Amino acid sequence: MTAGGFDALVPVTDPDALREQEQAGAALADAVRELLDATVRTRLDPAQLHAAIPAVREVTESLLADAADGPRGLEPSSDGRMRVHGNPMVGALNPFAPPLRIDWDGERAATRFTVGAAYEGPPGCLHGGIAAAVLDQVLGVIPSSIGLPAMTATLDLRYRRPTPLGELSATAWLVERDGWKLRLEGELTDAEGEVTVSATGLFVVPRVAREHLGTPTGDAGEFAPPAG
Ligand SMILES: CCCCCCCC/C=C\CCCCCCCC(=O)SCCNC(=O)CCNC(=O)[C@H](O)C(C)(C)COP(=O)(O)OP(=O)(O)OC[C@H]1O[C@@H](n2cnc3c(N)ncnc32)[C@H](O)[C@@H]1OP(=O)(O)O
Repeated sequence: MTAGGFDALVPVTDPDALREQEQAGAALADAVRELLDATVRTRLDPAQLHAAIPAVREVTESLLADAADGPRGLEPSSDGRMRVHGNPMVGALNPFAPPLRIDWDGERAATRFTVGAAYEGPPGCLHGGIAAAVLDQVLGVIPSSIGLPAMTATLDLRYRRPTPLGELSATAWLVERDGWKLRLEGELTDAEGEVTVSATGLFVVPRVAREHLGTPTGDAGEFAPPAG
């Protein structure tokens, strides 16, 4: 199972059409991710760089012909889960997202992913803020995977050694639950299997979510048919 979503609040009426839309959007994001990487790595001369700009702007204009005014927020997916498609770590529609595909097996959240030139901090190495974002996300899917959607209250990181760009993996696990508070730990690991960053996080189910999660009811509310 790929973690990171919530059950859809509204039924998806045409999952096939929605899937086609999602796949096309994800394919566009893949292409723009290649553009992002090429933009960082290109060594073309100034005239060639200026020459590339109109074509990029033309594509941008064409996409804005039908676009949301702001962020997309939570949206239903074709698999019946709610997702933030613009999330910079897992969002299928965000070219900046590696993107992470996080699996939750009931014990651990885990992901393998590749980061290139657009994520560089120290030369040849992953930016520390991106490492934090990856770990925040990987820890953060566990609360929602166990039905307690929570936000990061604290995230403590220990940067043990530089993280080389390339293939990486991250994993996280639940240490303890205390009411609405969850203590989680995780690690970022390089291609050699060395732990480069370790994380401890406190995630808290926000009051707004608690109000819903904390009031289970067995009755059918206003929707029950009249008895008899
Ligand atoms: C508006 C939308 C709501 C959406 C709801 C769905 C949520 C799930 C969403 C998405 C999951 C997908 C995965 C995402 C992965 C990435 C995660 C992120 O990047 S999250 C963004 C960064 N984090 C923030 O922006 C948090 C900002 N802070 C807050 O909103 C609040 O301070 C919050 C939720 C952390 C707690 O506020 P309170 O009002 O809900 O709860 P109080 O009553 O204050 O605290 C409850 C308990 O937690 C302790 N607590 C709270 N903050 C603490 C802290 N910083 N350190 C230690 N303890 C803390 C308190 O002492 C209290 O403990 P005692 O019950 O008394 O024992």
